[in-house]
Amino acid sequence: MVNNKEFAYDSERNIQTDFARNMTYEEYLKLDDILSAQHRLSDHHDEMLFIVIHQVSELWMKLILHEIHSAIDCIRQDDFSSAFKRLARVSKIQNQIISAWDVLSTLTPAEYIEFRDALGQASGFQSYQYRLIEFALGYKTPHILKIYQKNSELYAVLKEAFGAPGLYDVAIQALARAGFPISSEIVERDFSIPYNEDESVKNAWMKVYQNVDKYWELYELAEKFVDIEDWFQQWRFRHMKTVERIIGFKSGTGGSSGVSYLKKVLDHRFFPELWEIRTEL
Ligand code: HEM
Ligand SMILES: N[C@@H](CC(=O)c1ccccc1NC=O)C(=O)O
Repeated sequence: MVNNKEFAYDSERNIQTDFARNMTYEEYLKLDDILSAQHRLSDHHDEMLFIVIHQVSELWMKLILHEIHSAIDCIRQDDFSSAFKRLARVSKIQNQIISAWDVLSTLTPAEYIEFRDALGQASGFQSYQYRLIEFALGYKTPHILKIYQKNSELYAVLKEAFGAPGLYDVAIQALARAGFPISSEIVERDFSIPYNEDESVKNAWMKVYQNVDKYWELYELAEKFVDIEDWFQQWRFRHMKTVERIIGFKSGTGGSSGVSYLKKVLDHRFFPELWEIRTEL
């Protein structure tokens, strides 16, 4: 932030350093922007909790994306130790957003219902950062893009992320570079097509897990992925249970069946082979 070009225009006069020296806490953190963005649509006391929980979750999602994208770059360069640091951080953040459900669970059905109508058709279903995380983890469901069709700028960002290789794709490429016989259809696949389980990928991970000492980096990478998927599923589960606790089986404002939809999403796996091999090891 401090290196922002706006402030780095006169290096001779050291304007940037001067600015940094005089800068206050709230200027650096843009607290005016962040703390003036909680606009309740009702005068119900608990709507503040609802807004803050979402905003906090979105901020953490921003950091998750930052870390995952960096981890993807690191894996592409076979820089595994840096990737481990990024991915370990992702899991810790996931832990934070899961804990947020404890706070939201203090909201009762009677309290929520008082401002639910004010939310109209808005829903977490539309969270584009959540979708960018799903894409970066390789979960590409084509109908999801349609949600954003009306916003051309956002649509372009999401479409690009949709077609880009995800975390699992670059790990599979690393397996191929390490000499594992990965089917060429997988290595050169169209990344905008949902990933389907593959036998050559499964065999490669099996070998990695059976020869941990030899393939320690790939093994550690796989275990970081399992951590992330595990936490992701726990987030989905806590969301589903919190929703059931607050709205029961009412349908969702986003147009879905509600809890039944959220339960169905729990069946999805990001890294299927890493779960499958556990039965066979
Ligand atoms: C009172 C609290 C909440 C209720 C009742 C609720 C309800 C729902 C429902 C019913 C859906 C399904 C889509 C729909 O038809 O609307 C959904 C989706 C979603 N919600 Fe929430 N939610 C709550 C809090 C949160 C919070 C705090 C977050 C954090 C950002 C969140 C993020 C999401 C996301 C990302 C989806 C899409 C899930 C997917 O498609 O797999 N929700 N929510
Ligand atoms: N889908 C929720 C509404 C909801 O939770 C929501 C509404 C606006 C902004 C974020 C939301 N959070 C998660 O879905 C419901 O059906 O009550």
